[in-house]
Amino acid sequence: MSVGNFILKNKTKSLLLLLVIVIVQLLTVFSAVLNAQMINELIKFNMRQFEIKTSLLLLSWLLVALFTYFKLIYTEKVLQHINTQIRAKITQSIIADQREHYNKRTVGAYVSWMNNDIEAIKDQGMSMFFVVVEGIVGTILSLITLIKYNWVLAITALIFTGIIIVVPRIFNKILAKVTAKLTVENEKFVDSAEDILAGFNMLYTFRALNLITLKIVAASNKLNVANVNRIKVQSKIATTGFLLNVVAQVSLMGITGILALHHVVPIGTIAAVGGLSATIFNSLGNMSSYLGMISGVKPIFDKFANYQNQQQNEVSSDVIASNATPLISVQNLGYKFDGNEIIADLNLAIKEGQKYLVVGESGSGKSTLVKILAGYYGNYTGKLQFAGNDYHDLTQKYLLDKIMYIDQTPQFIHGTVAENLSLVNEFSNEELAAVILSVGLVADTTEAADFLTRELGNKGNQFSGGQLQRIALARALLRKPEILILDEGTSAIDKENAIMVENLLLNDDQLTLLMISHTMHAENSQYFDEIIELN
Ligand SMILES: Nc1ncnc2c1ncn2[C@@H]1O[C@H](COP(=O)(O)OP(=O)(O)OP(=O)(O)O)[C@@H](O)[C@H]1O
Repeated sequence: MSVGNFILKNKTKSLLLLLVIVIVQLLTVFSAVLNAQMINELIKFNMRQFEIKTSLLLLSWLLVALFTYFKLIYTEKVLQHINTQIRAKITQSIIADQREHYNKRTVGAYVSWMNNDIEAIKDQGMSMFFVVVEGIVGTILSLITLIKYNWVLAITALIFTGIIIVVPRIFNKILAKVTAKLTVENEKFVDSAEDILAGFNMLYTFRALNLITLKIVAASNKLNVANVNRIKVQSKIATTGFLLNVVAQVSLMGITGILALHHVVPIGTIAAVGGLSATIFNSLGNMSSYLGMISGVKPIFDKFANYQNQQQNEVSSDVIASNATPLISVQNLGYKFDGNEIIADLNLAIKEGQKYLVVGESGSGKSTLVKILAGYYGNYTGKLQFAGNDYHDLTQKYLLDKIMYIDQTPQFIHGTVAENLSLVNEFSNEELAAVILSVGLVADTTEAADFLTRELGNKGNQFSGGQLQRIALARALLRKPEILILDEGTSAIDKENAIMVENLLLNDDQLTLLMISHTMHAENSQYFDEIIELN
């Protein structure tokens, strides 16, 4: 990905924009020439021609205003269109990613990519590209016009053009560095803001809401430093450009004056040179700053590209599993988080259709074990096989098809119960009604239609914890998994319904079930084939 890629991808729109830019610049140069002609006619006391040129000048500037208006709106449309394309590209690489890799970053970091980084690419990369194009078109047209007046003027302008573009490039490396730092600080800020705002209800209870302001201000101060550092570098570039611009314009006017005094060019030429050199150097003076900004967004694109490279390496090929038993075989399994041993030398055989209760004190590694079995973590030691095949040879897709893991804190999207159950799959109303009935979300099917159209709200806040756990379970059961792993999946459900739901799962002969539970009901304990105890 780069600025150029996206411009090329939108060739037609970019060409239309280029056409409008050329028209505006042609009219601007034409106005400068008319300025000179007006003065020359005035010197000759030719009133009629003076009036004609004045009217033409007015008309020319009116057209510049009209096309500029159109250009501003159309530029924004093109840039917003590109924004959406980049966002789509980022989400495509995120959804093609491995879960383990995705979870290395926080949601806040990804939100920052979609928001801050995209804005930076738009404001510093894409829009500056068109400003640079405008500058180049204006410069070329102005240089050609200058040649018509006098070649000395054109050559002088050309030399200054070169100097103005090249000199401020010395700041490019440092600009890329401060831009990269800013994107990281943006991620951190969104992270901190999201983290502290998510704690609103807890802080409300403890009457500690002021902590939100303190944390946001502290995070904002860190972000401010990164922003100011970037502006410092940009200002150095802009100031260098401005000084060179002034020197260039004054020199050109001076040379024109000397040429006019020697009668090489008419007096009015000074007005044309004033306009033309303003067109050239006002944009060129900032050109290096603009070019710097465009190359400054490279680290952002690099960040996206690195993300994609990593996920490509992690994809392995699909294999067909044999019918060997046990379904899952665990030999000498070991797992460490940051050097801390969580699981050591564990051996297990999970057999088809059997029911397992995973117990152990808090922090003993129950969730970690089932996550490893569900394919969340690949960096374990020992040997793990699914139907005779090593986990490392199986793709995530294959494991996801076979094993359904329901997290301790199930997640929901904004939308109705039906949308949260179906996600991207299609199920009939009868299937949806049957599943919510089976987990006790509705008392009979006549209530189903209403229940299915209810909105879950933000992160499911319109439902009780027990209802949410059953919606999560219903969502899994709809997919008819071979292996179901439930991590404290019934902890918030009332006793009567919890026993009913557990019973439903324990009596399904086809289902291989692993359940983590601190609150196993005595009524159901007898149905488990084995208890896996961690300590
Ligand atoms: N992503 C992580 N990074 C670092 N350490 C982690 C991570 N997840 C879990 N741990 C640590 O691993 C240990 C086991 O955690 P795990 O969630 O597997 O325990 P558990 O037995 O399921 O606990 P509980 O019954 O309280 O849910 C804990 O000490 C925990 O702090």
